[in-house]
Amino acid sequence: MANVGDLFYDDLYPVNQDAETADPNTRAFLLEVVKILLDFISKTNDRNEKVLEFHHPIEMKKKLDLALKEDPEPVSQLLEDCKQALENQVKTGHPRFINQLSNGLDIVSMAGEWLTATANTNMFTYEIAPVFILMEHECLGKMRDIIGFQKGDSILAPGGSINNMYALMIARHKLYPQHKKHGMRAIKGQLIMYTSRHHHYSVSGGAAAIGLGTENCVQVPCDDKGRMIPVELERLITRHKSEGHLPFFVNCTTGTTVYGAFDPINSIADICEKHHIWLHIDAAWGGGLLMSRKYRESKFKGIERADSVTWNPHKLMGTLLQCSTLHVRESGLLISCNQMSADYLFQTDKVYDVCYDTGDKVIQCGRHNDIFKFWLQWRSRGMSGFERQIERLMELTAYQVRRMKEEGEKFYLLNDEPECTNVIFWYVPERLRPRQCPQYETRDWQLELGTVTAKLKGKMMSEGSLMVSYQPLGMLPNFFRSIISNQAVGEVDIDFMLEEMERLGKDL
Ligand SMILES: O=C(O)c1cc(=O)cc(C(=O)O)o1
Repeated sequence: MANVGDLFYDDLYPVNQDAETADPNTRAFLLEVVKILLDFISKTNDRNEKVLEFHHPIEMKKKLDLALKEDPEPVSQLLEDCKQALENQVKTGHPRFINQLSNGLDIVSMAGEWLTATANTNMFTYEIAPVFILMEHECLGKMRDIIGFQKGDSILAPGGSINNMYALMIARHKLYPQHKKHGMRAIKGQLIMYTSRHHHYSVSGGAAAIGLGTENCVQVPCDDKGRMIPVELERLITRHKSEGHLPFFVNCTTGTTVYGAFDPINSIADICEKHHIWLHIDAAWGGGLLMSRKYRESKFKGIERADSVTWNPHKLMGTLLQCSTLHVRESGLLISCNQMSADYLFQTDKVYDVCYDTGDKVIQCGRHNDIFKFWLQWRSRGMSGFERQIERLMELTAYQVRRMKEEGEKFYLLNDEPECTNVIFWYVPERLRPRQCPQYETRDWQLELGTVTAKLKGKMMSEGSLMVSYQPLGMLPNFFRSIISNQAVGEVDIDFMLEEMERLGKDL
């Protein structure tokens, strides 16, 4: 066989169909790619390696060779391209990448994603994805059991934002089915939906997407922990009904994006029941806590009363991106809402039971296989392993709060009782600590910390040693939000985060 680097794409399967050469060529190429992936995995888990090599976009463009040329590149160049891509990628599985809700690199789930790519099938029919469709049934059925839906139906979509929008569409279809054929004019009155002020922006985005208009996505006031205030919700619903509007949907967030706050499910469910309003629970982030009996009991009382639930395994459970699920209490609504019965796909006279076909339940037709990597990961842990994993993340969160309190004035906790693994805080440089700062805890002091926060994040990225997300929210200027969802994180990384922030930030 020629040197693998001298091969071209047409020396490999599927272009080359001469198995005698194609098979060894393809294996040799793929084995070289796997070596590159394995090196990246080792570096991702090596604390001596940087989280990232940051370059501004213009610099990065100059550094990379991304040109698409007239002639094919040899395998040697393709392998260099693979190395270049990973060398310049942020290691989101690194134990010091605590920047996003989805952090980490779960190896079993990743192996599942490798197989998924190799199987390369579409999930719209059982016909071409029999095993994976049955795995969806197994996983989604267990998730509905955990939620407490007796029957119901579920789907996977390309993220929590799409699933939140599906919930809106299904709610509207349930309450106003004439809309599907006749459009909004068939609904006599203005539909109004409700969510907390700390909601994920996809909920108001869904209002725009389905034609309600964001002005009809009413944001309900929250308490100081970021939780929706039920009495405010009922006050708004009552007022809108007296104005002749049609309140039809409430989004209850369990695990808000920034604070990690949990809206009070039962109180909100009581209001929805009283006013015959659809209750959706956006558990995209917090849903992972359902895998722990302790947290299922303490944080999700009443979830079984919901009409729909969004739950993203790719967040707190560490399944690889993307894996986002929607669960609907009432069977048949998904398909009734979205069915278009495309004859070329969803023939009703198939040799098998067509209820196993899924494409007509969603608006997207082609659907990626997001289940195998989740099923394999779940298979590797069982419920007991996932329960231990989730409870460990919450233990580490408690450790982080304890350590920040021990560090005294260096860290200003905005919430010292986090409900999820979100810890929100300011790092306080020496000049802004109480003894040196007469304006301590004034508005100007907060604004100054907002500026320090952005600068400190910039220093972290330039150093490449740590990544912690920040954002303003409401009246609060920038503040840090650390997220522990990566199974690689240990107490040593939390200690490092505090020390590194002090090292990089004390003179800011
Ligand atoms: O899937 C994620 O990692 C994700 C989704 C969000 O909407 C928001 C965030 C985030 O704020 O980190 O992360």
